Amino acid sequence: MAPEHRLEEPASVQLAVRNLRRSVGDNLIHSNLSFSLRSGEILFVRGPSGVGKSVLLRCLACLDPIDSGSLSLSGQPPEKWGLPRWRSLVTYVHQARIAHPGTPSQYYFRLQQLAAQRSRERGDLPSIVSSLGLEPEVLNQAWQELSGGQAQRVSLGIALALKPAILLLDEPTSSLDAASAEKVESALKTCGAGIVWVSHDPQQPDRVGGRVLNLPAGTEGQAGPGVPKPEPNTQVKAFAEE
Ligand SMILES: Nc1ncnc2c1ncn2[C@@H]1O[C@H](COP(=O)(O)OP(=O)(O)OP(=O)(O)O)[C@@H](O)[C@H]1O
Repeated sequence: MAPEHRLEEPASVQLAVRNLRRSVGDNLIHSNLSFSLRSGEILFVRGPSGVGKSVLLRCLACLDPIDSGSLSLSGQPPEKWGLPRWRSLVTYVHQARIAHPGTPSQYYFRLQQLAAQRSRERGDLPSIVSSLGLEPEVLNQAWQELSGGQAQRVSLGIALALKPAILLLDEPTSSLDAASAEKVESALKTCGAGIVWVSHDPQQPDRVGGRVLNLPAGTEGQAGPGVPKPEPNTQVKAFAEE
């Protein structure tokens, strides 16, 4: 998908999801899902295992296709941004540990060489990693020597250093003890990106703050504070647009 033109990155962005529908085989996972998210906002996505939380994140990152509906960032669809640029702005941090070769520093260096990342502003990776409760030295250890919790935080730190507009996080604290999870929560609260945050921790939205989308659609508590309840016969209207 080639970009039609080089779009400037605005200082503040809005991810808009309109009537998203996604099936996997015969299984309709999402239907008529609509919401929007601005820079600095957090949307928690909760729901039982298998309900489609990861599928949603993959659709938002354009890693999986959608059957129908639309996605846009600052009013422009993925085709206008081009897929590499879209993914550099709407970045998915995997739940599963990825078997990267070499060290995190080497991986980060390779990412910075990608055309979509060149000439973009970056954060200071060692400082970010420290804020997540790790010694910066972990960046020079082999990925395979890192514990699950270290690898999870290093992956998140790399994503933060690349300064995406929207972060798609699949249980980013699932491998962490409470103290480490608290550090990650603090760093994410202030990172400035819009975050779609899949969580199985029922207390996390209260600790961090943000809106909650409960899946499957229409389950109680899905609308955030001050947000209208879904309309009848609308399978999912996560929350009203501003
Ligand atoms: N590549 C695939 N092929 C077939 N089915 C898939 C595929 N990916 C996801 N699914 C199915 O889609 C549904 C949603 O999966 P998904 O991984 O999004 O669930 P989840 O809500 O993230 O679950 P968990 O909380 O366990 O991570 C499940 O029924 C799953 O089996």
